[in-house]
Amino acid sequence: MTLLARDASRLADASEVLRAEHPEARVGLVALDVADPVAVAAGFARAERLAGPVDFAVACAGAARAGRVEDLSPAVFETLMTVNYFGALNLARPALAAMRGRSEADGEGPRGGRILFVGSAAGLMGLPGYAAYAPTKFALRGLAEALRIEAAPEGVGIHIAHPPDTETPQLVAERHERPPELAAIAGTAGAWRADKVAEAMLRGVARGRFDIPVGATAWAMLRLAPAVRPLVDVWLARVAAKARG
Ligand SMILES: CCCCCCCCCCCCCCC[C@@H](O)[C@@H](N)CO
Repeated sequence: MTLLARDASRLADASEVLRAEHPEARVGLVALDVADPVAVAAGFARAERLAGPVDFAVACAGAARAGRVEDLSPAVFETLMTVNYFGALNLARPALAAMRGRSEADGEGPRGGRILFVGSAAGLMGLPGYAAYAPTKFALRGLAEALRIEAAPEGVGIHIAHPPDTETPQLVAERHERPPELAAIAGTAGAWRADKVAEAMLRGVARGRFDIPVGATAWAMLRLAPAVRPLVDVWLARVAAKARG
């Protein structure tokens, strides 16, 4: 396994945790910024040199900010798109190129590899207070849908997970800036432990699912909400109005 992230000391910490739980694991570390396509391509190549062909790439780098449109600067909109959308694209391109090449060389079916995009339940429905964040995850889903069809004949499986709030330091920070309407709406879904989210995502990949909703709320947002959208909109507006007081 090779971990790619910006902060070298946090990478080292993550590797310690992994080695403590799985002493047999070989963990490679590459410090880079996912916003830099050249660095990510070089990092991906380095990962393949360190550990052999990558058969599973997970685009999970993400940033979140909450706030109403008028309270967030244009720079916040741009940063979130850079990290959440372009960061994932920057990993997917070299991953796809490497996996596609292998698939052709093998001359077999779905043997190239798999790419998992970590989206969000907020990428399934625009919620007040997520005007900067939600579009980045909607964009990711558009990318995943397009790639799914492009990559299938080349033996590369594409997946996108839609987790709810997940207990991480990022969520702690984000909760402080949520406007009341977002706090009320997101509060109805609760937060999951990170390890449970990871298990659910890996289960979805193992089952070959394209869309992987994590939990009942994300499932309802994906499968049910489109059929009853006018009712959902009434409910959202009511919860938001009550929260704003
Ligand atoms: C029938 C459909 C019901 C719709 C209910 C809508 C409830 C929405 C609550 C889910 C919000 C979760 C958003 C997840 C955000 C994370 O990605 C974010 N916190 C990242 O840190």
